[in-house]
Amino acid sequence: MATTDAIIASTAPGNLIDHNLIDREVEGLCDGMVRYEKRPARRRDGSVVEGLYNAWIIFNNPTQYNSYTTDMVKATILAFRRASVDREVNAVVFTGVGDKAFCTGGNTKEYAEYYAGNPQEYRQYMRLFNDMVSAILGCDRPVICRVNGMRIGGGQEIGMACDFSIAQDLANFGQAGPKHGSAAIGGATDFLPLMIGCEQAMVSGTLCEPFSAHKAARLGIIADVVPALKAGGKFVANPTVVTDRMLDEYGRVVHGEFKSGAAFKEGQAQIKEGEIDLTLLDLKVEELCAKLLDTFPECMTKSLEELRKPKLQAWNLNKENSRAWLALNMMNEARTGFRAFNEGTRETGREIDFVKLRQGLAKGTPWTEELIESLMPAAK
Ligand SMILES: CC(C)(COP(=O)(O)OP(=O)(O)OC[C@H]1O[C@@H](n2cnc3c(N)ncnc32)[C@H](O)[C@@H]1OP(=O)(O)O)[C@@H](O)C(=O)NCCC(=O)NCCSC(=O)C1=CCCCC1=O
Repeated sequence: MATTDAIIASTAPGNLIDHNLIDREVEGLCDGMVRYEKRPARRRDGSVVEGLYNAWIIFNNPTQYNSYTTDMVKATILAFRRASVDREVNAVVFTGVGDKAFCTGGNTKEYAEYYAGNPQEYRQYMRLFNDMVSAILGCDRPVICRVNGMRIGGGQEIGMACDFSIAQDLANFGQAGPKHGSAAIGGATDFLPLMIGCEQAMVSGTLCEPFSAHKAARLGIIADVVPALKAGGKFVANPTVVTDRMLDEYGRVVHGEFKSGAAFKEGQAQIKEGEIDLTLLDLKVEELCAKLLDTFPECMTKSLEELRKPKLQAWNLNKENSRAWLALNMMNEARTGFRAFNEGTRETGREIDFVKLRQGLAKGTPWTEELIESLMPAAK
């Protein structure tokens, strides 16, 4: 009987149709700010598999916490399409450079300096953003979000569009919407209720308070969490988070909550003195890739398609309305909120005086340029 290798050698066609959308390298599309790396796939024993790869799609904008510019969104759409049709790709690993941020969402500098006050332009941008989320949800390969650092705003949204998330435990998660002049309707309001329940989704989507990776794991928004801080050469759990007990003296769940007061400050100091090492994160990601490799490919794709349906149905139901509203929102609150963040500093703060705005609107004050200028942090 012929071996599988012999059958492959004798029956595989000489030419294959390339189903890619473009024949250009993704990296060339935005000066390397979105990297596409085919890394050799490995079996569970760590041995390299010949001819099969995992496609790493990497945001490379570290000075702006791996936020995505318009050009980066375009490149990401094409990167996911490229991975989806690449016969050699087993899984996609979606991540960012460094150990501070996976992604903090839309680029607030571009939002403030180009899109603010231009709803027609932001509507075009939001076609691209929507297509980026849809490209993740429609990828024919399993998508793993390797949470190398904070996952905030639109970064949380594209992260939740992935099939799996594995986080290093110094990463924080959360939305920014109503604090920066937006609403988390780029996927979070579709995915959060499904993933963590309506009440916790409401808390995250409206109050925009960050939560820890341990809490994200407890809530069910990520599949796994690993330590990243080394103290004296030994991995330790995030020292700013409660990780050594489940309940407080009143029986309330505290595991994963941030410490407070002196304990929190002491934890921050430990992080400052320690070394951040993502080795365990990468081992956990490779382990998951190896497990995915050990399956029938079409059955894997079908399982992904079915298990994605709750997210996809919510997303498809709302994404066009969301796009239209977000475009119009660029006339007032987004214009104000993103300018405040972009023009603010640590000294002046990066948010407006929300009470002052509410007091003015309670009197029917119209939105004018003058009102917006008066709300800028420097004007306080
Ligand atoms: C909470 C933060 C993520 C982290 O805060 P902190 O650790 O205090 O760092 P900062 O001093 O705030 O920031 C350090 C520098 O990074 C720049 N930065 C941070 N985030 C962004 C960003 N998203 N775009 C561009 N630049 C960013 C920041 O300006 C600092 O640089 P500088 O040169 O000024 O020192 C906090 O950083 C934060 O809240 N960031 C903004 C989060 C945000 O608002 N994201 C956009 C949300 S909206 C969105 O993503 C959307 C997606 C699609 C649907 C529509 C939509 O609105």
